Amino acid sequence: MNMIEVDHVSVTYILGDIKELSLKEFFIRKMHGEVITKEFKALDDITFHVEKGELLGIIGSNGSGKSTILKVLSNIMPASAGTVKVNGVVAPLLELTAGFDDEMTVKENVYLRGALLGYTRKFIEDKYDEIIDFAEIRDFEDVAFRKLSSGMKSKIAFSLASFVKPDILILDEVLSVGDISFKAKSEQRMKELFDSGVTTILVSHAIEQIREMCTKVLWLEKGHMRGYGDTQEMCDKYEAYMRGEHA
Ligand SMILES: Nc1ncnc2c1ncn2[C@@H]1O[C@H](COP(=O)(O)OP(=O)(O)OP(=O)(O)O)[C@@H](O)[C@H]1O
Repeated sequence: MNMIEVDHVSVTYILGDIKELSLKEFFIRKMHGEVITKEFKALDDITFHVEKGELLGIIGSNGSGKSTILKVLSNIMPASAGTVKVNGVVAPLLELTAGFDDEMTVKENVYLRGALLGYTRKFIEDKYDEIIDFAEIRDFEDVAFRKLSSGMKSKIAFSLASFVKPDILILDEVLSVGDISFKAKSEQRMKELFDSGVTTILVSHAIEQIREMCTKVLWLEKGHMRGYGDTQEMCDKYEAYMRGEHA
């Protein structure tokens, strides 16, 4: 069963004046033919599918469109062309610490952010100790979020987010959170989630991680599909490309 079907999807960003102008100014300038805009195709004709329980890795150089496709799948951004079908509840773990309030305490944030992730108050109350202990920040629960180090912020964000039980998990480089011991712990947590059969899409520059974990790989370059299919074959080709052996 296909959990995700992406069919001939393109995404075009509009660059130029339009972003800085107010709506009124935009129309006045447009009447006078003075608006300078340029289109930029961040994704061009992308087609792939993900079956239930699969773990699709997305690889590619900087700016190749990996985050853009995750945003389309998470409904954060519409496709400019093509169709996207998603069967089930999606948990996007993108920009992990977005949605936290700097002035509120860690504890208040766990409840607020937990509610935003769709957890009930009862669920958070039951899991609160586990969430705090996993993040190793018991001594900081009554401290304002802004006073945490960036590593600590990521740890609590990861801990909270990893309690979700979605049908589809969308991950953008979140496996590289925290120091070495936390990294091992977070990878273990992710493995448990994958083993529970959740369908996953993972963007990463860590090719060893992709080789180890993914059942299939999509390779993007400059918005185009450069390859799609067998994990080891795609990773070999990508690494050769990155070494300058442009086939
Ligand atoms: N909001 C935006 N407006 C205009 N262009 C954008 C916007 N967001 C991304 N882009 C451009 O789209 C292209 C793809 O960006 P994207 O973030 O999807 O790449 P990526 O593969 O995730 O890169 P990285 O590996 O560096 O994280 C880039 O050229 C980027 O500059």
